[in-house]
Amino acid sequence: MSKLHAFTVHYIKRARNHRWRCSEITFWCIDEQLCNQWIQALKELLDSQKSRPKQLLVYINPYGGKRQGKRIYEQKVAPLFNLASISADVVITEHANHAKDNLFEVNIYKYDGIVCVGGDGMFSEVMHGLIGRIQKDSGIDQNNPKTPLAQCSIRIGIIPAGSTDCICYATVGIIDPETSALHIIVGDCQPLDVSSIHHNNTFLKYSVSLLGYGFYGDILKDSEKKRWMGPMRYDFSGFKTFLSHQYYEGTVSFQPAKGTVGSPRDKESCRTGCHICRQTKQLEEQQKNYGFEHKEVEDEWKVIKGKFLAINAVNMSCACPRSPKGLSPAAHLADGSADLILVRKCSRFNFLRYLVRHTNQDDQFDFPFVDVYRVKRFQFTSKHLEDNESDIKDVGKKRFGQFCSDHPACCCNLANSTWNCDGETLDSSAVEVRVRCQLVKLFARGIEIYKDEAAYNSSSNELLS
Ligand SMILES: Nc1ncnc2c1ncn2[C@@H]1O[C@H](COP(=O)(O)OP(=O)(O)OP(=O)(O)O)[C@@H](O)[C@H]1O
Ligand SMILES: CCCCCCCCCCCCC/C=C/[C@@H](O)[C@H](CO)NC(C)=O
Ligand SMILES: [Ca+2]
Repeated sequence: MSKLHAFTVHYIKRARNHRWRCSEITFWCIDEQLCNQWIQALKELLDSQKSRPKQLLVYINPYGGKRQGKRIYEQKVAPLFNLASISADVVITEHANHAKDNLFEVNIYKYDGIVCVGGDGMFSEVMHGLIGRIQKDSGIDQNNPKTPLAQCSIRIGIIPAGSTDCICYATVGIIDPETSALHIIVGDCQPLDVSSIHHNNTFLKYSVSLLGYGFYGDILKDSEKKRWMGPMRYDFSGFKTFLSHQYYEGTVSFQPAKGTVGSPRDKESCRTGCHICRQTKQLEEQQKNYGFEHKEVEDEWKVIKGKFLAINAVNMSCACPRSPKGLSPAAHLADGSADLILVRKCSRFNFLRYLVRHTNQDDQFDFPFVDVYRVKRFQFTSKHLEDNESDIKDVGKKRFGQFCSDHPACCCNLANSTWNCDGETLDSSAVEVRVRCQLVKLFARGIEIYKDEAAYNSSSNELLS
């Protein structure tokens, strides 16, 4: 055997349910020169892949989800990064907003990507840091809702270690740290729409997954007090919120998305290489060429007043293990629009039927009390605030709790809910929301289509190192 020469190739193998695994194969050769030629050719091939990251900045939330972030990174991710010759500067966060603040201080431009190890809240923090830093460096004021924002070319990677991990699930198709690490290594790129949320010309937050008022806002508010329960807190608070069956009055105004190709009732979902997202980008490029890029079109607004159990705006399907098809199964990752779902006051039984349809194949929008619109902009004002603004004082909040003092028998509901913005609460109930097309990029490629079971065993494997 002493005359044999060898080299080992590490590559990615597709497994079931969108899982990727790292495999290896060793090649033997009696000719040393031939062996070296192969090694050289493979090295050159790898070097020519310019989209692959070489240097990453990694933030680990040690307290997200089941508190496994550090272990997951050290045992499952770091060895793969080493194998692929990626160097990583690792920051283990010590408090909330540590990562966000740090992104304003470090030289982010020396990195090919920022990786967050944690859940949706940790991703949100890193995204806020990155978007905020890019706007600051570009001299853009985030408080002006009309200002076009500078796009972030530095990609964000998500290693799932949270409680819901919906952003990872909806962009990769599985919550699996090894799969996500491999998507980072091969340098995948998935643009993502981001909604900016303002109140009275003050910037509040950005959202990429769920911006929810009513049901999901109340779940979040209650669950925050039960963080010690870990991911279970959402089930507990979900049950409690369902039983409370609270509805909220207010006005939703929105501009329907024109120029986007799909509809929220489509049967087709956003998948790798989605033609609807691609067409949106082409349309935007064309508008840029004609100089229409930064003009805000004052299209007509649709106004809906009502009593709502839930108002959900989603920039993506929001698929997660609890709901594998998500809150809006046909929503697109990068089409410059959000799906606005209005669930009006209905009986508890009907609301339960609506929720259950998130978990099976039935259409959750096929109810008379549910409306869904594809929008580019929307606003919400609660009745409470409208009444205050129109100088109808004495809502009797102190004496009569949350009910109108003028008509105690009519039960006008003046309660306010909280907005759930990607798992974080917002300080204001009145919001103005704009979808920013493809503002950030992820190390992902959208959910891959497996045409048949044989496909994941096919020859479409990728070279790792
Ligand atoms: N060291 C830390 N101590 C306390 N909080 C932290 C720390 N690092 C980050 N955070 C905050 O913890 C919040 C929640 O974290 P994360 O999203 O990782 O977990 P999760 O809430 O369990 O998961 P999910 O968001 O998927 O439901 C984030 O908003 C982040 O700002
Ligand atoms: C019989 C009851 C069926 C319940 C079906 C519920 C469907 C659940 C859908 C959950 C979608 C969650 C969207 C993601 C939100 C995240 O941003 C956030 C933070 O991680 N998570 C939550 C729970 O607010
Ligand atoms: Ca979208």
